[in-house]
Amino acid sequence: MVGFQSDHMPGNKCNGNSNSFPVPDRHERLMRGRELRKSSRASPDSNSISNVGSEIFEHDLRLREDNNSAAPIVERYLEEVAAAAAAARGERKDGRPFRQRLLVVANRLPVSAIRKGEDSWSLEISAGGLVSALLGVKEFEARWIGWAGVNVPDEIGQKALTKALAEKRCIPVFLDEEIVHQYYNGYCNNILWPLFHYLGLPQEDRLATTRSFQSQFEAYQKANQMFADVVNKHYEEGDVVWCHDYHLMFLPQCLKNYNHKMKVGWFLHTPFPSSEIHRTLPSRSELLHAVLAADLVGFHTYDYARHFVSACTRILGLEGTPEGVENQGKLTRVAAFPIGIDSERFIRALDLPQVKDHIKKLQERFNGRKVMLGVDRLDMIKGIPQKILAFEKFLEENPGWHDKVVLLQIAVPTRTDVPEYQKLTSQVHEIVGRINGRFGTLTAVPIHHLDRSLDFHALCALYAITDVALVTSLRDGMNLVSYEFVACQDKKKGVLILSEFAGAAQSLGAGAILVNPWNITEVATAISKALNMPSAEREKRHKHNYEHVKTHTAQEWAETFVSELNDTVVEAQIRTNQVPPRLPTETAVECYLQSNNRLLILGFNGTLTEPIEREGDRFKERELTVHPELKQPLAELCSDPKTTVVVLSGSCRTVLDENFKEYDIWLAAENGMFLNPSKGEWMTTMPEQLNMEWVDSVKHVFDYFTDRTPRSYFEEREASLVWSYRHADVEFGRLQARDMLQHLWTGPISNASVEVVQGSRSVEVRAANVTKGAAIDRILGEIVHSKSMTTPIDYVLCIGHFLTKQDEDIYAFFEPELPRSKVTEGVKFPVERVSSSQNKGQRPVSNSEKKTNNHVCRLPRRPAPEKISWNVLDLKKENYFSCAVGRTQTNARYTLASPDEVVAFLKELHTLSQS
Ligand SMILES: O=P(O)(O)OC[C@H]1O[C@H](O[C@H]2O[C@H](CO)[C@@H](O)[C@H](O)[C@H]2O)[C@H](O)[C@@H](O)[C@@H]1O
Ligand SMILES: O=c1ccn([C@@H]2O[C@H](COP(=O)(O)OP(=O)(O)O)[C@@H](O)[C@H]2O)c(=O)[nH]1
Repeated sequence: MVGFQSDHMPGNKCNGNSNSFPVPDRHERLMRGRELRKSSRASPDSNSISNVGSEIFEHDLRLREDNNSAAPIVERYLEEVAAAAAAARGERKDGRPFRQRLLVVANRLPVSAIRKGEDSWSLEISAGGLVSALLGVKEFEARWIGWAGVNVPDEIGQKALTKALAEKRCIPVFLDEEIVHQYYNGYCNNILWPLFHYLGLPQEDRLATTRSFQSQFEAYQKANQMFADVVNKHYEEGDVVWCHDYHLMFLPQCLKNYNHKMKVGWFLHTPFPSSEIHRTLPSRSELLHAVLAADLVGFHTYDYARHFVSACTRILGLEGTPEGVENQGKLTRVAAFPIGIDSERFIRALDLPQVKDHIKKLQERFNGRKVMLGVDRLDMIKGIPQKILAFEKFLEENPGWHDKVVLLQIAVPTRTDVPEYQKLTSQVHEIVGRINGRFGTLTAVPIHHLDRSLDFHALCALYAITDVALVTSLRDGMNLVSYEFVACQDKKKGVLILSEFAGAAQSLGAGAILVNPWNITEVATAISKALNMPSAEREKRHKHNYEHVKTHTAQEWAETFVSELNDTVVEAQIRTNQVPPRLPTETAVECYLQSNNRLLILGFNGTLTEPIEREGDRFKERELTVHPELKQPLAELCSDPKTTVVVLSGSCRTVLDENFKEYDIWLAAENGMFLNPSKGEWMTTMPEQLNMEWVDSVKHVFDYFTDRTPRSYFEEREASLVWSYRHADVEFGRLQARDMLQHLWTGPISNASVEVVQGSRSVEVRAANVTKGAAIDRILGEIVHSKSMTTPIDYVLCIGHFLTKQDEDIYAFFEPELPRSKVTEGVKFPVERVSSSQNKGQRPVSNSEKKTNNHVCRLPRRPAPEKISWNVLDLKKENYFSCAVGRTQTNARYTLASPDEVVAFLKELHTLSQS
């Protein structure tokens, strides 16, 4: 039967990381948290999320009580999880709950400062979706850290402003004019903002842009570090730090560099574009890496999250999973958290006398005309010219509506120092002037265009009297104006025309008329449809959206994000607990020095290999080679008479010969099916009755997929076939591999006696039992015999990047703490010489290997290691070091992160053994 092996395997009993303890899974924990939050909100005496925390905490403790027979490891694990959970939720040590401190870090504070004198300031609420949304967040002890929007060069001014802001729980970051120019106007608003909204990098004056790019990027990094310095100064243990938006992509990295225990989340309020757009950015990789330092990364929609994961996969070559992005065992969780508004605030406002007064005046003013409304910052992403042109087309086609409809366009000035925004202002003014000239009368104009912002009450009144709201963003992270309009429309039940390129289209699409803002005709038709819509349909559409806006609030958004962030940290702790500890290199060296007969078993690919350079997401086409820094130390370790070094690899003989021919080393190729004693001849250890009848069918499948996957290839080996897509497009390669695995799993070879092994960029089909774990006893027998060992082996170091559980059986083989009979169970010692061609069904040997094969003889029968090993192995548990490289789920006792770490360790071993 086909055995299926992937990269995942549970921890074992020896590395102390396995237990069957029923830790509630992530969704279970989050769902419980959500329910508890809901009920605590409904109950008047418990309005703090810390109560939710206590209950989860108690649950963890109950689990501990129920499992009091479990090993101390479980106890320790539980204590750690419970402590992490408690800290995550902000519980005091004395058990009393308190509200968790939340440090909200955004470029802009929710207030803008206006200087009134040397040491006096007035503060005004800033406009914009981010501010509106975060003002709705009330459950946390929140502090804001950000820029107050003014340059304050003098100390007196800075002190006075700091004091004034403190009353609003705001902490300023002081940025000087030059930094603001380069970082905010330059890198943020001239580079990242257009790029993330699919407007591309600036094209005009290309050279000037290219020249200033580097200095703007440096200013961006510098500004991010300035934000980090302020956060670090105010951070207290247990705080959650929530970084916002494209201005602060470096912040997670700066914060984690300072304190890796800090709980850091990052949320993007704009779209994250397709990886094809992001890859045009010169600093594309640095930005992605910096964001990935966060524990949780959030976006408004699933699409943006998907694009981000895809950019990390395609540009950084990292592993994208449904949960996030994985880099050397560290998972950055990536998910969608659609923002909302504080809907109750808008609904309540409609009952205020001043709002009612506004409403009355507006109704009188526009009596007899339908009101259409646009509220946008005057930004090219908002599609204001497109909106006005569509309105013009509607007027052209519907003369009957000329004096019966008016478009009120509130265009809030924004980023006025950026030339692109200045150009947009003149462009809009010109179009509005033209249309008003064309369709206006002495007493009325069709478009009222205001270059200013409105206060909250005036805005609510405007939303309330509107018949049709028109949102035509070319791209928009979410667009809260559409939410606010819906919240204020419960009486009127007006129609929302919404761009399909706004994040809000995902949530309000059911009730809105969705349009492509680039299609002026479509928008004009939508205007007509909206103005003529029967009331029953308007009511039905409004109901959908109103329900959504009322339930998906800003508060809910922030709570969900922060609770997922807290949980991500708990989850990471659980993961860390399951990962074996790092190889204690000092001890491993010490024990090595004190032993007399050492055996070093080393993997090759992913263990001793030189890092392969990438071309974007692809590996450069190059043969695997041993790490250059290892050459001399390895040669000297091999020549030590007290040390036997074996390289045990999946690679074929030729590759091992090419890399290790000059060393006094044992080579075991093709997962131990071929063995070459130091500088000797290759022998086969292959079991005689290896069934190879499956080979032709698998070759057929591999051929088919190779043809259809550019830059993929396959290799024929004696007992296996390997299809590799390491040089192919990584996402396409993965999809193809998935299809291929599905086919192998269910297709013609599903009953063959093979193992299908999924590597990180390969699929391998091997005859069953062709594993390193099964081969090790044969190899050991041969070493013992051929070296005529008289001293028992008293030190074993086994390091590898082994992909399957069966390969990893090699770790258990030497494990002094496991009963030996169990380890060698089912493993047959090699039989006597039989010509391989006599094997029925065995595939013909490939041309490239025929030469070598001429010299291959079969390994002679040796006493089974069950018999010899007790004499040969005198291995105390403290002298055994099994270590997995670049893997977190493993049966080894220890781990190292990469071949670089293996190389550093072996160099140290070599240096100290020389001294
Ligand atoms: O601070 P400014 O440069 O004046 O810009 C104002 C804000 O604009 C952007 O808002 C975004 O966030 C909204 C809420 O999530 C979302 O609905 C909208 O689609 C986005 O454009 C920007 O991302 C903020 O940082 C700015 O403060
Ligand atoms: O005169 C105005 C016009 C708009 N807004 C607010 O600005 C925000 C705009 O957010 P949106 O998500 O629509 O877009 P952004 O400007 O953030 O890109 C909304 O909350 C509006 O209430 C405001 O405070 N005053």
